[in-house]
Amino acid sequence: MSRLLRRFTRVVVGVSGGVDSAVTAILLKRKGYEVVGVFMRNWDERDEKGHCNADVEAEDAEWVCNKLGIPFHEVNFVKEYWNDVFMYVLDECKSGFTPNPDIICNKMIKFSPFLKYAQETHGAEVIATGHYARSSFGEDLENYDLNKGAKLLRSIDLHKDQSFFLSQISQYALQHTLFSIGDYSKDVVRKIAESVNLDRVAHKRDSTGMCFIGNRNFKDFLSEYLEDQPGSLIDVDTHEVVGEHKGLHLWTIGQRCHCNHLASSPQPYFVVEKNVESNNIYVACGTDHPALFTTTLFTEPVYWIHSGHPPSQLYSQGQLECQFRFESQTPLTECVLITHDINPWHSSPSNSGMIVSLAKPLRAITPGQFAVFYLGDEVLGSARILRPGPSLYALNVESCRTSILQERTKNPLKFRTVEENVGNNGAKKNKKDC
Ligand SMILES: Nc1ncnc2c1ncn2[C@@H]1O[C@H](COP(=O)(O)OP(=O)(O)OP(=O)(O)O)[C@@H](O)[C@H]1O
Repeated sequence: MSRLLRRFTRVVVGVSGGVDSAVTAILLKRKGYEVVGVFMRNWDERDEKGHCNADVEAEDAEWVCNKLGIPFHEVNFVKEYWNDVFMYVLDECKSGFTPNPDIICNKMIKFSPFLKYAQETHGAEVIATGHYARSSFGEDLENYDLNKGAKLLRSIDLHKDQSFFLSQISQYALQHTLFSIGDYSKDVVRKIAESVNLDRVAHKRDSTGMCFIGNRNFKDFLSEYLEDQPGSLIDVDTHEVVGEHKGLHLWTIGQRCHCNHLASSPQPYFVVEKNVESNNIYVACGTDHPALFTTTLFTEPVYWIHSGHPPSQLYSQGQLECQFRFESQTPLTECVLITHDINPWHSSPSNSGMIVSLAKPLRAITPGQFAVFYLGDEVLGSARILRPGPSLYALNVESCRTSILQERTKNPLKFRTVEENVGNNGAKKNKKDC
């Protein structure tokens, strides 16, 4: 171990009851760290059957720690999670945005009060988690250098890479976290767990995030907290009302509308835009409708994780070439970032939002999700998406709108709504399904 590594002898591992954090603890123990296992309880509501997911996970976490012979503790962040994550989810949903609770949970809980708790309660300077990600400080912080700051890097197993979800954590947290499995593949991680007879967790499925939902349906869950706000589903081509919805918060961009609206077309409708003012949802026929695709988007100011400032290219050239994704596992898309002034009187590259110009059209860019920017393996930072730019349809790229409208006029039966085809009763019944 390096001289600096010896400074960090005690480490608190976030043990979730899953295989990744269990193997993180094993690897650190093998290296000679003094490992303390801690389970975070962030949500402890019981479902109708009195079942609480957190109880099951906590039991598994304790079982893992006992098996590894490390101390086990539980810490309660239910209040913090409610205030800083769950309220954010509800506020975003109410305003027509689609939140990303996993990114906010990492920023506000796992890499904030949890780190503070590890340091103050257990006297550990550093924490470790079972995230598939790496830091430029190295897996044991062997390159620790406060003058340089740490860079967040993608994991070696790109299929499991979770750096996307870490793109909003503080630089301080990044400097004080060991990502022990960032160099491993999931298969190897499972084998390590098997090799020490951690059979109970070795083949457990990955958690699905959003611990508060458990096994419930997201729409049913949200309906417990937000009132229905009925509105119309409007066809973007014809501007006709083709159905009704119970609230913008129950839908997201690109989502399929489960309504049997077209009698003779196999094409279902997909959500293109949620209009908060009118409370209407615009929908388009077919998953590849050009109204779902755009080559630009607008974001809030970027959080630059390495230095807090954008790379110098953005200052010197007024733009930055990098890569983009807004979903954790979709392929990276080349893009150019250009600043756009949220406040034109006080603007500089570090406090203005971005126009993201994409090298190819992407589907269902969703307000409220995070645009995460990469330069090769490095995560530069991320920003909340405000809105997509004009769609290919709006811009009539390659006359796509013209040809769709011509087709719909030429062949009205194909696109007739249920109302037109089977009469009002049928339409009502089917509208209810939406
Ligand atoms: N309730 C929790 N208590 C303690 N640590 C947690 C908890 N939930 C998540 N973590 C930490 O965050 C890491 C990533 O969590 P995530 O929810 O993505 O689970 P995962 O990828 O399925 O990992 P695991 O297999 O360890 O459950 C975990 O490996 C663990 O270190």
